[in-house]
Amino acid sequence: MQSYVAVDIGASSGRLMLANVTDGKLQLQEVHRFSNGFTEENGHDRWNIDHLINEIFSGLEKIKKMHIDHVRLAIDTWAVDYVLVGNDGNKLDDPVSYRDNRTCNAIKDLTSDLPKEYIYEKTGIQFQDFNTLYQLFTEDKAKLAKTDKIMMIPDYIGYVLTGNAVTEVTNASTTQMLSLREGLFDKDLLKKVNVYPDQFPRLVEAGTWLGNVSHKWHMRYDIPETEVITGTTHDTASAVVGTPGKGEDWAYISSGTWSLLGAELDTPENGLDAFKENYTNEWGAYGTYRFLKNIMGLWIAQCVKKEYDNQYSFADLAQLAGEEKPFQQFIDVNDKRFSNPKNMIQELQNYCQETNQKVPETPSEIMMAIYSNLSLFYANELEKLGHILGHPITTLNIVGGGSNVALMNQLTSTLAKVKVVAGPSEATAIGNILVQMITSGQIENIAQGRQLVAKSFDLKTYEPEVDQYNQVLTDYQAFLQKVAVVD
Ligand SMILES: Nc1ncnc2c1ncn2[C@@H]1O[C@H](COP(=O)(O)OP(=O)(O)O)[C@@H](O)[C@H]1O
Ligand SMILES: C[C@H](O)[C@H](O)[C@@H](O)C(=O)COP(=O)(O)O
Ligand SMILES: [Mg+2]
Repeated sequence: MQSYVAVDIGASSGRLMLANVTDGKLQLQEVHRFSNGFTEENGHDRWNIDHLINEIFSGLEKIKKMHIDHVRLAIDTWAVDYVLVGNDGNKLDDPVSYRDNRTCNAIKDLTSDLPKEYIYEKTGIQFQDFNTLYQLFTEDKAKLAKTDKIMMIPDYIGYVLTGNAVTEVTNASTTQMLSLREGLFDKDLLKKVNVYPDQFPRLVEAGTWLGNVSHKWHMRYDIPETEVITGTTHDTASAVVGTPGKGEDWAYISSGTWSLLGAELDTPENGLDAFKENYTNEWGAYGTYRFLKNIMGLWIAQCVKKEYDNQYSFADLAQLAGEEKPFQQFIDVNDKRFSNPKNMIQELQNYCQETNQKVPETPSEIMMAIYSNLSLFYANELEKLGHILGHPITTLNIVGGGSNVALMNQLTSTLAKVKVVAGPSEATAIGNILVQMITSGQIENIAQGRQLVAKSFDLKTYEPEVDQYNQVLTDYQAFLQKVAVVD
């Protein structure tokens, strides 16, 4: 029986999930979980990439102790960030986090002589100042000159494990440098950031054999024989593969640190409406497109949990929220001020004060403010998504850790008047596994994989409740108009 390992590293946590198919169902076991996060180092917020790699080996050692001597493995992580690798094959520094403030003026500066419309028509990618394009635009020029290869985070990890370097397209698309038409890094955009085409390793599709974990690691760690597959290395691309959506009118929210709300398309949608609403066309598995919007997500809850000194679990915080009525105040959760504030609770309270609203004080009030405003933001974006795609969304699949928040699932269903199907919470790891299974020939395609997911995991369904919140979404949309920051 083939054992697969998904290494799924999100912005807040990483995990090794062991999987196989037994009695026609996908069995998934969390073998190892570890924290992730950035700290200030050499003047920037940086990820500790060596810590992540060590944790992967710790997880593989646990699998070996389970008397599993051979596995296949794929790595998926958050997007946009990269490692600069020198001529000696070693990293020049720890990678800078996308939440670092070095790019805060980069879009304005870079687009001063390269119109946004031109970039969007070429790439179809949303304007987020943390995109790789802007990070390279503001990168340390001396370091860039010493760089032999620019490797995206999951590709770098695969390189350390196997010695082989590639650039996988689902994550490469988040750079905002891939041309939709040519399917390659765009020469004008590379030139704009002083990067040569061969400074990125060759582009590969998701589901490509990368190689075996190098012998040197077997000398240091007692780990199984491990064949590495380059899967859908952008975690959200894996999450979408692992989402058991079906039919024509379904959408998804990959609800983790970020909430990525969107739909799976066969062709990109980079028209004027999509541009105006800053929707993105990240590349998906097998020639699909992830037409989605980044929403600040449960990052806000993660910060609040830390600021309460982690005295509450996430389950506790969700329970506390349930003690309050929803919609006591309106918050534009995508306001940049919530991207990386010194103190999130203070930032939320200041926002409510400045907009002359009830200020949430207690943990239950704070958490209900977060969950109810995320639900409102979701409902508003679902309306826009349906408008841009030309058909209403009838089913919303919510996956990731956030799918555990029943309160938010229900509020979203009622506000958006859609059926919500919640789960699996580990859809990212599951999607990672499905791509490995397709590459291995164990299943045919994504559709077959999603059928396997639907019969292997408990999914919870939420239907719109009698709508006592009829007017709330309209009032929220008016509020967003009022507070909208003009670019
Ligand atoms: N049992 C739970 N109850 C409420 N919220 C939860 C629960 N489990 C996870 N979460 C939420 O899910 C988030 C983590 O989701 P996850 O998909 O693991 O994120 P990432 O992949 O970005 O690390 C947490 O920040 C938390 O808000
Ligand atoms: C910066 C990107 O938008 C971000 O990586 C997002 O695409 C993503 O993948 C987030 O995944 P999490 O699991 O960290 O929420
Ligand atoms: Mg994740």
